[in-house]
Amino acid sequence: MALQAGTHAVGFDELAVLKVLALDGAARGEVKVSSGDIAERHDVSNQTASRRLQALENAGHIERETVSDGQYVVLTDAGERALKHEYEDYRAIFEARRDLTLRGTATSGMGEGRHYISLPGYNRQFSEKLGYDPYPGTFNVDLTDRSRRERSAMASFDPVHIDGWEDEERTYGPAYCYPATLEVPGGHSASPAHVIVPDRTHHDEDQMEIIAPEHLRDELGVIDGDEVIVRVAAE
Ligand SMILES: Cc1cc2nc3c(=O)[nH]c(=O)nc-3n(C[C@H](O)[C@H](O)[C@H](O)COP(=O)(O)O)c2cc1C
Ligand SMILES: Nc1ccn([C@@H]2O[C@H](COP(=O)(O)OP(=O)(O)O)[C@@H](O)[C@H]2O)c(=O)n1
Ligand SMILES: [Mg+2]
Repeated sequence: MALQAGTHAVGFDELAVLKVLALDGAARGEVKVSSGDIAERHDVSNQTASRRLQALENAGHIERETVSDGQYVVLTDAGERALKHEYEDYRAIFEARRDLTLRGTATSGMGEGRHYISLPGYNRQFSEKLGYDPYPGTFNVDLTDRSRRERSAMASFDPVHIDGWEDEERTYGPAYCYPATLEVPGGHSASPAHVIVPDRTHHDEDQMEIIAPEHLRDELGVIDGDEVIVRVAAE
């Protein structure tokens, strides 16, 4: 929360007045106001309204010119910056990227990940679209019940599409890759990494597969049963 402005700090009450002045157009040029009007809109006495305007002027947030029936007010650059700071705070509250944090334990799968990741039809796309050549295999995570439910939030993310393809013998399904970081509690993390969701899979929702350029077990020192945290980056 930015209440500092130069040597004179202004409080929330003054910022509220500053916002209303800006809404009236004082960020673009002079607007005519009276302390009576400001008082009414902020439900305070005339005296309080005058004091707030004075505080804004002292802080260098507005410039004023008094005329017989009121005053002309314009926001200074510092005043605009003070409002922008508020704006950034609200942006952080409402628009912050919300990474999805999922928890589970390291587990061994069916030993098929290695085969699929190594297939040239997929491998070529990983290099092109993810920017790295993945370690041949998928690091499997057995998600907690809660994380298994929460992973549905990934539906709103925008994954990297790995296209399906075919060779002489069969067709291979598409897969979706979500940028992620793999962590061990209170310890190291590995990035880049991606959650990979093959269209055709033998696993249920409670299993999550991760690919990365590194051998994650070695990199993070995990064995089956160890707790891991997957942070899926919101796009
Ligand atoms: C990139 C990729 C593509 C896959 N495509 C297919 C597929 O076309 N058909 C299929 O039956 N399984 C496919 N699988 C899924 C595997 O059969 C299996 O569900 C899983 O990846 C095995 O992982 P695990 O060995 O770690 O247990 C694919 C897996 C990956 C990673
Ligand atoms: N980036 C990766 C990919 C796989 N792995 C591990 O490499 C091995 C081979 O992967 P895989 O998918 O064929 O095997 P399973 O997951 O079926 O056990 C497994 O032990 C994975 O956990 C890893 O440590 N780091
Ligand atoms: Mg695997």
